Amino acid sequence: MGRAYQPRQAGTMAERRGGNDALKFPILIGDIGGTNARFAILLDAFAEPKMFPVVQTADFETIDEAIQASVLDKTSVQPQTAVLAVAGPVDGDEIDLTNCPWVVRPRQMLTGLGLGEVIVLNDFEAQALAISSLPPASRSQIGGGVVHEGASRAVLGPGTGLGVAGLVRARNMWIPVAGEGGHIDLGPRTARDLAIWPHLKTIEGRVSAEQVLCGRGLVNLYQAIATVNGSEPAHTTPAEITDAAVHRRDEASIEAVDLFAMYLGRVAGDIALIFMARGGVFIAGGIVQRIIPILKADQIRAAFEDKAPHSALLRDIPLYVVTEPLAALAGLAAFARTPRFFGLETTGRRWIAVPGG
Ligand SMILES: Nc1ncnc2c1ncn2[C@@H]1O[C@H](COP(=O)(O)OP(=O)(O)OP(=O)(O)O)[C@@H](O)[C@H]1O
Repeated sequence: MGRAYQPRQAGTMAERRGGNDALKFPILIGDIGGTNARFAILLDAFAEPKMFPVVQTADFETIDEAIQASVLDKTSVQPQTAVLAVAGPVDGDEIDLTNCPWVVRPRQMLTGLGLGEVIVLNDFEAQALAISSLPPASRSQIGGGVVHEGASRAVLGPGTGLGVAGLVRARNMWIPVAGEGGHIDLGPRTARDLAIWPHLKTIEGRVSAEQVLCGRGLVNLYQAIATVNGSEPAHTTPAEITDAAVHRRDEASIEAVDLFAMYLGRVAGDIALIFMARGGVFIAGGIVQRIIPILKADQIRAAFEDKAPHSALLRDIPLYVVTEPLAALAGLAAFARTPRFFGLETTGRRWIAVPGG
């Protein structure tokens, strides 16, 4: 007997069940970025997730093939539910990923992968879920400040783009608020900034935070610095720049990484103000994890706190770098175990199979 999918119009079983009911185990969780996809299976609410090796999205034509080959073919466990976080806007039955040719088709996944239910979230919602319960070993604090329990938190992360999300505490639940905060304006503050800014590549004339604070943004910043210095830019990829900075090979790379981190502190301070994030601001993503050894904590912290007339408020807010590379997966696991602890709206993002349909 086959399984059909339940259509998603108003009043269907999917919507009557509500967004926060318990999910059926085993649950496949997946964090799908532009470059890497990470999967794990949760057998029940108490077991640690069974992790699978990270796969490169470029190695598989479709996400269904990647799940089949790298997860289902490697285990006898048949997941009942999938909770997937994707880097891209979740709207409709065909979800395009922003920086990768994969298209997520939840209806096809239900039948093709034998799942009973598929939930698709945004990757920064998953990062927000993760910071609800990140253990101290998975984070490193930059400067002072203390967590106010029950206060809002926020996360930002430079990767292929700049993701931003808040995590609001209300009605005994954590509510992730994912927006497009990476596209706020980033203004010059110091004399050096004023020299560099005219040389940054803009988007329709604008220096948005994402023009600087992501992989290609680091290249943009490095090239602007080289131009101001009157030197020929030698590097064209973010990895070359961070590598040159870590090994202190050239001045422009060292300054680019320093300023990148300082601007990240500046934007983190803005995000802290927006969400009144007295529960902490968390910097996530692979780029920062790669430059932890050369981060200048004092400089980042000073930029974070430089928010007159609210410097005193910022001084009290803790700022962390997320050091756990699989944090988003941990966030998805926390949600999958106990959805009722999270006010996550799943209308239009949840597909359910109908047995025998
Ligand atoms: N060694 C490096 N130093 C700095 N940036 C790097 C390095 N390696 C890759 N990048 C850049 O990091 C960005 C990808 O960020 P990250 O590693 O966080 O992504 P990811 O974990 O693969 O997930 P996603 O694909 O969702 O961005 C790309 O712009 C890439 O060019």
